[in-house]
Amino acid sequence: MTEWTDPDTFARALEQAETREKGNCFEDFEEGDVIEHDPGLTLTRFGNEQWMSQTLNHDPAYWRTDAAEARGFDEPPIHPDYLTAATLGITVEDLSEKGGYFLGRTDVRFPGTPVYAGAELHVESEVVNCAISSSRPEYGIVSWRTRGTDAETGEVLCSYERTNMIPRREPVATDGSGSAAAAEESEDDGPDLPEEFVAPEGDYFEDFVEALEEADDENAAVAYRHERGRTQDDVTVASLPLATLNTAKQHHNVDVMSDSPSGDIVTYGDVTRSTALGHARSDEETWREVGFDNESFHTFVAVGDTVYAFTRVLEAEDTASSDEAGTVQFEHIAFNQDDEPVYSGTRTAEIRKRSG
Ligand SMILES: C/C(=C\C(=O)SCCNC(=O)CCNC(=O)[C@H](O)C(C)(C)COP(=O)(O)OP(=O)(O)OC[C@H]1O[C@@H](n2cnc3c(N)ncnc32)[C@H](O)[C@@H]1OP(=O)(O)O)C(=O)O
Repeated sequence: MTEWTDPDTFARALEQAETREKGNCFEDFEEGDVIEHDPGLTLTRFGNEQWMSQTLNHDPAYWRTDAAEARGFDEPPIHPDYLTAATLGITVEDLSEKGGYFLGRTDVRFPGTPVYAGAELHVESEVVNCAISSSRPEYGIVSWRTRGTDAETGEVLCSYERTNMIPRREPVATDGSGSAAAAEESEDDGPDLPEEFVAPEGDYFEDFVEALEEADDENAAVAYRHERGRTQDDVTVASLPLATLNTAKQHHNVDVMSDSPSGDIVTYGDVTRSTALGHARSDEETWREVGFDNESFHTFVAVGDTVYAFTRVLEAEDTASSDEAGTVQFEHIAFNQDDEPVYSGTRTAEIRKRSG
């Protein structure tokens, strides 16, 4: 056999060799295409606990049998954040491994919850929109509707619509209108803030209702920050996404990412989001998660960055799936150590009543 491992010979061999590429470019997607994702994932208690512990989600119903039963579950269920992250992780190989960034997601719902450990996820996606990026000629913007089902029963456990920037094989000419509009907008100081911010006095549904009533009489909003922060490390940036079979190079290939817009590996959007939600949930008595909308990822989070959270309470309604809870709509904003927003989204959750 030829000695190809001689360094000079091997360097020439690498130059001569074709790379067997992974992933799809923008041009490979067409509206209406349905993609069945090959990887499957059994949702385990270990996977759930690893995700929830590293993102500071310590709601006892997901950890202790007695607390789970008191909340109407048979046993500690799989948390909707981990379910969402796993449903998305499985899709990356087909949808976004080529590169480009996770920009946002909406209509995140859990029709089949509660989900218990042992359920095997089967995931498929439909291409719902392919658009040119008016500001970045080397990328297109693709949206998919994804459904994660129980492989045994076919029941839909998690569904959402997600949007990524996806690299084009060939850059196209753009009119630059996106960048121009963004530049114009950045000259604007943005909307005025209310004079006063009200924080709820406690963690129960009634506390959110009272705070909203107080703010209603004034030029005020119910908005507050959470104390906890989570600095990103190898576990959150590389291990958690890989544990969901997310093969995006953004999270684990420092070599490739050193020559990218972020210049480094970045935190999986679902880790950033789940961490911020964990901070928010530490200041409320969550009963059930209902859904998430208008999620956006504004800038990169990298190893060494710290994820904090800010919450604005939008609405409260005295109806829920149980008499023991009411429904609250929140806007959550994750921000970094420089106070820059990195994620925002609205969340509808049922919050336990003190009187329940
Ligand atoms: C999963 C997974 C990967 C990840 O988890 S990556 C980590 C999470 N995502 C991020 O960290 C990305 C954070 N975002 C950014 O750093 C910037 O947004 C970015 C990607 C550098 C782009 O910034 P720009 O300032 O250049 O551009 P714009 O913010 O104006 O956006 C570019 C175009 O995209 C359109 N767009 C933005 N957000 C959305 C959205 N939520 N839905 C639909 N479209 C959106 C925006 O309108 C711009 O369009 P133009 O036509 O004007 O170009 C994985 O790999 O799957």
